Amino acid sequence: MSLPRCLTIAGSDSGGGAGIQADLKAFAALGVYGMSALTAVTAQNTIGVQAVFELPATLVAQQIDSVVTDIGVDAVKTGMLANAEIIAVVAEKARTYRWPYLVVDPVMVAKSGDPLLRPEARTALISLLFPLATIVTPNLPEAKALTGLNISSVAEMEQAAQQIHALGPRWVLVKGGHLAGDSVDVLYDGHEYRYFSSSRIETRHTHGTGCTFASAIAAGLAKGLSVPEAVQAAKDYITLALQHAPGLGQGHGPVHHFAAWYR
Ligand SMILES: Nc1ncnc2c1ncn2[C@@H]1O[C@H](COP(=O)(O)OP(=O)(O)OP(=O)(O)O)[C@@H](O)[C@H]1O
Ligand SMILES: Cc1ncc(COP(=O)(O)O)c(N)n1
Repeated sequence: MSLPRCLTIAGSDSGGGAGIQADLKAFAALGVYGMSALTAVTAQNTIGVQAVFELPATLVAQQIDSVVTDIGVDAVKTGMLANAEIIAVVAEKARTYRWPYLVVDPVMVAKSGDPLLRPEARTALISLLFPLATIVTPNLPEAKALTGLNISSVAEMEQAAQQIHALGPRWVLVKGGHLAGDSVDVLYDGHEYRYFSSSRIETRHTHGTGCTFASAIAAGLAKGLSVPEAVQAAKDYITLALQHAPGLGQGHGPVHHFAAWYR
């Protein structure tokens, strides 16, 4: 059997809990071959982001070309894209290569509050990348930034999912990690809502949950799962990873990407 191949286009988190590092760990844990195109290097830990260096958009394009033309990809996941120039490059490559699946995690601000996308690049993310996405996975603050809605209930998550779906992606998953009470995610395909629920895990160690979750969805799609199946498998994976967070660092620590093996 051939090994499914996933590419992440995202930023580096020196702390290893989010960004490219989280994505590659999730790919490895879920049995797919992981590749990366770096958009930015961050000096970061569990407390915050101390520095950001954005890479030239031409170098992002070259990394994508290098892996796609040789190794090939079954699914692509995007995370921190930093600026509009990089977003334009990623959209151009998505159109050129016609990837089977594109998972867009619309990363805007780190859990620590530090910006990871220039505010003026939001319109590029929406107009250039959303229409090419298989699925877009906003958390509540991102869904609010995309729709202008205040979201504090499942009904409001549904409303946000509908508005974001109108921006062009085939599926929208509004994540409920920031919701009070149980953690419910709402998936919408333009016709019906599906709900993915887990009990809230009382932990401050939630750094990189969104990156890990979106990568797990890409891994499932690369393996041939349908979108709802891939979301359910990713939900099971992130829930276990959260339950066994190793408690590293003084702030929001990482989850345990390999909890199924070592805990
Ligand atoms: N405390 C928690 N208990 C249970 N599930 C959680 C918890 N926090 C997050 N999740 C789940 O983790 C997944 C990621 O959601 P979340 O809303 O945290 O994404 P995010 O804010 O983009 O993450 P991050 O910005 O940290 O990368 C979702 O399935 C969400 O329901
Ligand atoms: C390079 C990079 N990409 C994404 C995130 C978002 O993760 P979080 O919201 O948990 O800080 C991050 N902190 N750093």
